[in-house]
Amino acid sequence: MIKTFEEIVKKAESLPPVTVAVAAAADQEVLEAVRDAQQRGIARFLLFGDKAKIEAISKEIGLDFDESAVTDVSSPVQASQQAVAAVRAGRADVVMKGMVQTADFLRAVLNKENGLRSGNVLSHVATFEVPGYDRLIHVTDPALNVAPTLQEKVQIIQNVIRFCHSLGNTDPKIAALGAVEVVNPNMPPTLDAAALAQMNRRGQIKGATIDGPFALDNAVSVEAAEHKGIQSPVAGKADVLLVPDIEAGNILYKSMVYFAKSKIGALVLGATAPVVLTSRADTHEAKMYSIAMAVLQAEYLKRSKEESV
Ligand SMILES: CCCC(=O)SCCNC(=O)CCNC(=O)[C@H](O)C(C)(C)COP(=O)(O)OP(=O)(O)OC[C@H]1O[C@@H](n2cnc3c(N)ncnc32)[C@H](O)[C@@H]1OP(=O)(O)O
Repeated sequence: MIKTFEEIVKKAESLPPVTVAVAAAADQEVLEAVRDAQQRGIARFLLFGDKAKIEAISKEIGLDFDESAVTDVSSPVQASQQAVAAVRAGRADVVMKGMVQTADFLRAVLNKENGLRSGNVLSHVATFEVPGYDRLIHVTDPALNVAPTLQEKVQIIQNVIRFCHSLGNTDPKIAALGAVEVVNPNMPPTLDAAALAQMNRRGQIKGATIDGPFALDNAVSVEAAEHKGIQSPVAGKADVLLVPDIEAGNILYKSMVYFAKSKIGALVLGATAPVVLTSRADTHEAKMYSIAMAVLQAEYLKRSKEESV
């Protein structure tokens, strides 16, 4: 089972490189990630954005690319649409968000006629390598689904289960979070968490061990769980934190980065192709790790498709 981002990059290096279409690529952190991914041989790139700016930044940071790899597009919305179109046309395997607002980029991905919808719920996962932790922690969904229903949470969980399997974790421990570890009818996330745990016990959701509700402390700290007398295979040992809504998830994401100094990578799951989606403020290292995660996802999707034929 993969436990660090360096292991993810190493694994990506052993796989065939993917082609990534970058939407609104004229940004230093984005292009540094492109340079680093290119140097490690994990991806090739098609860049959509302000060509003059892309060329100027590339010269400064020592990024080489073929002239034909850049498409001059001035608006970030159009750059997103064209990057998604490149994936649909089979010219790229992965689409990546650059300097464009998340909602604008996601609208291109979700577009009914020209997007990358699969018929399932698309969801976001952020993966963290937290200093002092012995494993990667995955948080879902901090960036796409605003206030998911129980049924949507089922699909968000199914997406993250497949994602964990692609990282070699065949039985991820999933904690459905709330503010407390007991069911409280006044706190709807605790009701959803209990229902999801039961759906897992009864075989309605397979491929993972799910329990909840948990507060954050007893999901990630064995000591905190023992202190509260919680008996569960997930207590203190969660790999995945299912958050109740986008606010909780986004605040957790930014806390992990700014307070805990975690390394991070992030993807949208459930689309017809992997989608790299980090915050515009995230570092080039975070964007490079996300590209490496997308390489593993692309390989996993390809293998699953071949096995289902
Ligand atoms: C964490 C790092 C980066 C960040 O910090 S991100 C910051 C926070 N995130 C955001 O601002 C984005 C949050 N999400 C949104 O704003 C909206 O959900 C989003 C993605 C813009 C879509 O909203 P709208 O444009 O209002 O569109 P809509 O809700 O009417 O949906 C349009 C069509 O898409 C479909 N759709 C929406 N969400 C989906 C999903 N998760 N999976 C699959 N399909 C989905 C929706 O059913 C609709 O379909 P149809 O056209 O009616 O057939």
